[in-house]
Amino acid sequence: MIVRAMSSSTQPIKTVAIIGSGLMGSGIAQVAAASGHKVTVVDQSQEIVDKASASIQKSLGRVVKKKFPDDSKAQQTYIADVMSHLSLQTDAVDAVKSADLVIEAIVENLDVKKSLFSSLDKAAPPHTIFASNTSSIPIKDIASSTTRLDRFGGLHFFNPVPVMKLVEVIRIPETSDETYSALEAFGKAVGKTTVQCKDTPGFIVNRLLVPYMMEAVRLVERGEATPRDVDIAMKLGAGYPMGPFELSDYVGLDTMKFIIDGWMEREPNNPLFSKSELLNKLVAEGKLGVKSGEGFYPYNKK
Ligand SMILES: CC(=O)CC(=O)SCCNC(=O)CCNC(=O)[C@H](O)C(C)(C)COP(=O)(O)OP(=O)(O)OC[C@H]1O[C@@H](n2cnc3c(N)ncnc32)[C@H](O)[C@@H]1OP(=O)(O)O
Ligand SMILES: NC(=O)C1=CN([C@@H]2O[C@H](COP(=O)(O)OP(=O)(O)OC[C@H]3O[C@@H](n4cnc5c(N)ncnc54)[C@H](O)[C@@H]3O)[C@@H](O)[C@H]2O)C=CC1
Repeated sequence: MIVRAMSSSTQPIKTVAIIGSGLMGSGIAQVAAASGHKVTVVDQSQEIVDKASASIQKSLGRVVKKKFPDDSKAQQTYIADVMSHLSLQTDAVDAVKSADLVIEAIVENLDVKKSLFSSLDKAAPPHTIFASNTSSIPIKDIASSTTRLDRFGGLHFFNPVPVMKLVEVIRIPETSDETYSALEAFGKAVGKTTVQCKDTPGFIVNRLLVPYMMEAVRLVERGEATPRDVDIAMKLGAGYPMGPFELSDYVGLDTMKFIIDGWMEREPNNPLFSKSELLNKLVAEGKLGVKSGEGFYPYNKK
């Protein structure tokens, strides 16, 4: 059954443009297409979008194994159907011209996000709702680059998107009730449970999770334990599916650094937001985690 969210003008959200096709953008595109939306995914080069297309197909391969065990024909049909709802391109301005909803999932940098939204604001139709998937940047700061504050909000998905069942829906004071309802309905339409949070640093999950992950890095910097032992301890002693170092590598160390640097700038005296030399060193060396082939741990390059 196809469940579609409603847009602020009470028209159903049918078409979604997703800007950024990395870890998050490709996952959001997958669940949006799988729930019957027409999805356009945009990134900076054809090479990147081709990689995203391959990664979505790989992820769908995992989904169908569970959905249609031992039925390879049904598996292929499902994948082809989801992929037929998706197109990938490199022109964001063109992609938003027919979108009911634009979800931004590009690099965690305020200036880059503002510059993108400012250009999209001029190209998108008046009814189009804008949402950012930012991990840590205030939505109001991003929205200030547009003229549609009432049609702006946050939709914060979790990695890996096809598996994680939560979306945080964020409103700024100007977000209209209709826009908020449409964002919430979209989250539900793609199969997630939604929670509401004010526009505060890290919303709910990251405000609790990132300081914990950073404290694990500081614990290792103080020489108190190895990353491997911290990970084993938190999995077996606290029941987490991944230890904090595995999770940092999974999230991306560049994203972790963007988050903590941004918070430190805003609250320089908050010890929870203090920087880590080890994290900074790894990022400077290009060791960004699973996506670059090495972070705290080495990975097989794909
Ligand atoms: C930074 C931010 O702003 C916010 C964030 O996202 S913070 C990060 C939040 N995410 C987390 O905390 C993730 C914590 N880790 C986990 O939950 C788990 O380790 C995990 C789901 C990622 C992997 O689970 P696992 O049991 O170790 O591995 P695996 O067996 O491969 O996967 C479990 C299931 O998920 C599925 N799966 C995993 N990744 C998938 C993907 N990308 N696409 C589709 N399915 C996937 C697998 O197919 C498998 O399904 P079955 O159980 O039906 O076989
Ligand atoms: N990694 C994670 O676990 C999570 C990340 N987020 C947030 O989602 C956003 C994206 O993060 P990831 O997907 O992890 O990053 P990523 O590094 O995997 O992907 C970002 C993509 O955006 C593209 N991009 C950059 N500037 C662009 C532009 N101007 N136009 C089009 N594409 C552009 C890049 O080429 C790249 O493919 C960030 O804001 C991040 O904080 C939110 C939840 C979880």
